[in-house]
Amino acid sequence: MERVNRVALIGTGAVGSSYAFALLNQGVADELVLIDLNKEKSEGDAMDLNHGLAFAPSNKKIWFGNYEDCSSADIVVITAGANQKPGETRLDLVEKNTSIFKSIVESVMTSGFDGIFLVATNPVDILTYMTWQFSGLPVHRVIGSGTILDTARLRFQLSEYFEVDSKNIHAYIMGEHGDSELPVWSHANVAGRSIFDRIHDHPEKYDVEDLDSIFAQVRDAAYHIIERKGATHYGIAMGLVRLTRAILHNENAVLTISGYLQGEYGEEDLYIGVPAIINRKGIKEIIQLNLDPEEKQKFSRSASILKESMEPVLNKYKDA
Ligand SMILES: NC(=O)C1=CN([C@@H]2O[C@H](COP(=O)(O)OP(=O)(O)OC[C@H]3O[C@@H](n4cnc5c(N)ncnc54)[C@H](O)[C@@H]3O)[C@@H](O)[C@H]2O)C=CC1
Ligand SMILES: CC(=O)C(=O)O
Repeated sequence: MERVNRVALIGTGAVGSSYAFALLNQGVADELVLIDLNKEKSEGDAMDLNHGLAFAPSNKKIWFGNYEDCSSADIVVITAGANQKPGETRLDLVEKNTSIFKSIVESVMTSGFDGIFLVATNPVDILTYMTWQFSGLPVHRVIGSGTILDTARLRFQLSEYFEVDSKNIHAYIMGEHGDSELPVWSHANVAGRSIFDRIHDHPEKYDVEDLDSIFAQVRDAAYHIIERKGATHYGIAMGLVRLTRAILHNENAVLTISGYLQGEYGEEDLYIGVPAIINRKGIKEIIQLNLDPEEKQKFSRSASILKESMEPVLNKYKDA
């Protein structure tokens, strides 16, 4: 008999409830348990989602639960915590959300959980590091959503610009999921042609200088959406479902996640956005691209910014 898989979702706000909805619609997990400080909200979500089961691709079990339900979970997804208010950066949330994470991760571990953590709460690179610290799990079983959403945004912008399906565009955003992230143009390709060759093929239509504004739209997308509707949630929710599927279906999919570096890209002891192979064991391998000198410099700057922002919380919780 095939084993039933279980996802526990902690935080059923805008991101969490969108994730639950997308997970159900894509039929990715057998069981989904919803946990939130706001019990009424997650109980209501569980009721509402159950009423949609009849229209889902396969029958699933969804309920409002508690930390004990994490004991046999394959994946615990954390989307709990404060989000950015207009004008706030992701890094501004570090102190508040680290203290929330300490209690969440400790409660999950007390249940006997021995699966994979998937973190989306911002600043995601730092909170993924803190989840690893608080949980004591091996680094490959603690994954942050990293730049999965930024990479999807980049592919969308490039597909609009080149009028080519985003599935035929390979391009990554690496570094912090935040203001210091970088586009890896040296490895970007459109239908097998390097992005620069593609531009060169059609000088009447394309200009290499347009790449700067394409990247600016990607980097600043969250600010633009938050100004308009107060939060971003559908894109990241679908990215988290993609990651959940890569794990539960043992896909060996290459996705840009926040992974722990141990010398890769000349950096160590931090979580940061990098392409990696994701499967049932978590992060199977971090892919090391040959970045050009400018990209290397930007990546190392992004790593320094993350380390600097993490220092106060690391010091505060170092003996915890
Ligand atoms: N990594 C990414 O690409 C993205 C990350 N985010 C981040 O996701 C996080 C959540 O954003 P939203 O869903 O918009 O926020 P929200 O305010 O709608 O939801 C947060 C939820 O967390 C719950 N919560 C707070 N403290 C808790 C605790 N101790 N235990 C359990 N539940 C708790 C709240 O009750 C609430 O339901 C934010 O940090 C946001 O910045 C948002 C979009 C993209
Ligand atoms: C809020 C956020 O991190 C994003 O939409 O990228």
